[in-house]
This record gives sequence, structure tokens and C-alpha cells, in this order.
Amino acid sequence: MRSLGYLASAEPCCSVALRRRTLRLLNVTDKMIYIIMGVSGCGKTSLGTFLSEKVKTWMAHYPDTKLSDGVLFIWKDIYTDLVMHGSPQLGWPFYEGDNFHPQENIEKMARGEPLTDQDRFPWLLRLHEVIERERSSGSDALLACSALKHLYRQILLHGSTVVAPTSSASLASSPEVFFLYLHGDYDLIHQRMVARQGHYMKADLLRSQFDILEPPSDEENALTLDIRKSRNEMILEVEKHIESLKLLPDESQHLERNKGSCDVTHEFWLPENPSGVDQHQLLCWDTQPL
Ligand SMILES: Nc1ncnc2c1ncn2[C@@H]1O[C@H](COP(=O)(O)OP(=O)(O)OP(=O)(O)O)[C@@H](O)[C@H]1O
Ligand SMILES: O=C(O)[C@H](O)[C@@H](O)[C@H](O)[C@H](O)CO
Repeated sequence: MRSLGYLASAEPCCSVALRRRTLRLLNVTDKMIYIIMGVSGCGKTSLGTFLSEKVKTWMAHYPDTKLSDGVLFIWKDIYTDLVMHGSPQLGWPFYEGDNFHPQENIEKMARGEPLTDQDRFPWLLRLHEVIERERSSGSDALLACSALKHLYRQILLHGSTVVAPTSSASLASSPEVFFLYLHGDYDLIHQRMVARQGHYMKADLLRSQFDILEPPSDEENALTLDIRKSRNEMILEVEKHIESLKLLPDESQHLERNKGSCDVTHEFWLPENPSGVDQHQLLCWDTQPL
């Protein structure tokens, strides 16, 4: 039977990341692949590196944590540690799309020539293979890839079928592949590229990237992030959005009903202890089946 773990404590400070990990442990969530997309210099590598360098799994760091019959037990000192030192973080493998370009593409961009569709197709197909491999692995994964056009995103999702001469229809988005679109204006990104040291891609090519950019539509599985924000702010936004996607409608309502007085949007707070166990010891428990 499906069950959902909740976090609670005497203080209303449970982060989404912690709750998400709990849901994962209880097998409620599916794996996700996040593609960080946008024009050159929008911050894909920075955000991807930041996410992937976080602590790998908090279970590994807290060996005393117990998972028994679908009930997750977190002791108070662990909870305090998590609250004091930040939420347990995501720690996903990170693929830098630039590393998959053939050398000719890198040289072309370094000469200041924009890539064509034909230059990009083999590269996108290689990245599609990475995504397929990751889909069948156990953990979530991150990929940074400009993915500027709708067609490119379709290739990432569906591979060569999209570029076959007979193919015309747009294929559906994949629920387990999620685009994080880093959105910013030309001037800001240009400024950051000019300040960036030692990268083959010079700011002169930025205009050509904007020229072909097709931002993801509502039908694509995407979240737009404003690059004027800090990376921490962006990550919170991502977590919050993903949480909302992963909850079934019934579960959302259930959480809403039980949220109590906490008005911080990325926290959930249960007003009472449904298990009757000492709240100082048991900080997370299984709920009744929904
Ligand atoms: N949120 C941010 N605030 C301020 N500066 C940022 C932010 N994100 C990235 N930068 C800076 O902007 C520059 C470009 O970022 P980054 O290299 O991550 O972009 P990118 O999209 O991966 O670029 P490319 O596609 O060309 O490899 C870097 O110098 C980085 O330090
Ligand atoms: O599609 C493209 O034109 C390329 O992927 C570029 O976006 C660069 O690889 C990247 O921006 C590195 O600077």
C-alpha cells in the first residue's frame, strides 16, 4: 500500500530536500533527470556544479537513521544537525554537455563561428544516449546543455526518430526528464561572459545563441529560472516546483489540510503527533494510508 512519510518536530523547519529524500526512501518518488538549458553564459555549469557538489546522500551521513516497515525514524540530534547545518542536499551526478561536443565543434565555436543544426545533431544524439543510460540507473541526474531549439530538446528526449526524414509530429514530453531553463537578458549574460576567464566560447557568439533560442513552451516539462537570482534561491525554487509535481492530487490536499500554521511555503508542519510517540524522539513517521 502506498504510504507517505512526513517530517515534523517541535520546530517548523523541515526542508523540502529532507522531505523529498524521505519520499524517495519510501519509494514514493520516481527518478528524474534535470536538463539545465539556456544560451551560452547563462549559468548552466555553475548551477549544475553547485547542485552536484552537495552532500551525496544524507542517509550515508546519518547511519543511525532507521527505516523500518516504511517508517523513517530520525533522532532529534540528527534533525537538529540538519537544521543547524543546512538541509541534506541533492548530490546528483552531473554531465557537462560541452564535454560531449566533437573537437570540430569546439574549434568552430572558438573561432567565433556559430554551430549549425548539422553540427549539433551528433552531439545531441550522444547526449540522448547519456539520458537513456541515466533513465535506467538508480539516482537522479543533471545535464547542462544549451538545448536552444524545440527540435534539439526533442532529440534529447527521443533520439534519432525525431530527425528521421519521415518524422513531422512533435513527440510528447517525458515526465521523468525536466528542463530547468535559465532565463536572462542579453546584456547581463554578455557582461558575465566578458568577465569569464579561459572559456573557448567568446561573448561575440552570444547574439547568435539568442537568435535561435526557442524558450520551452507550456507543453514542455520545464521550469524557468531568473538568472538574476542567487543559486540558493534558484535551488529552492526548483525543489519546491518538483515537490509539487511529484505529489499526487490527493497527497497535496492531505498535506494542505495538515500544514497547520506554518506559512513558509517550502516547509510542511504537522500540528499534532499522530503516532503518539514522544515528539522529542520520533521526528518522522508514517501516516495513515491516504
Ligand atoms: N547566479 C549567478 N550570479 C552571478 N554570476 C553567475 C551566476 N551564474 C553564473 N555566473 C557567472 O556567469 C558566468 C557564466 O556562467 P557559466 O559558465 O556557468 O554559464 P554556462 O551557461 O555554463 O556557459 P557555457 O554554456 O558557455 O558553458 C561564469 O563566470 C559564472 O561565474
Ligand atoms: O549549442 C551550442 O551552440 C553550444 O552548445 C553552445 O551553447 C556551447 O557549447 C556552450 O554554450 C559553451 O559555451
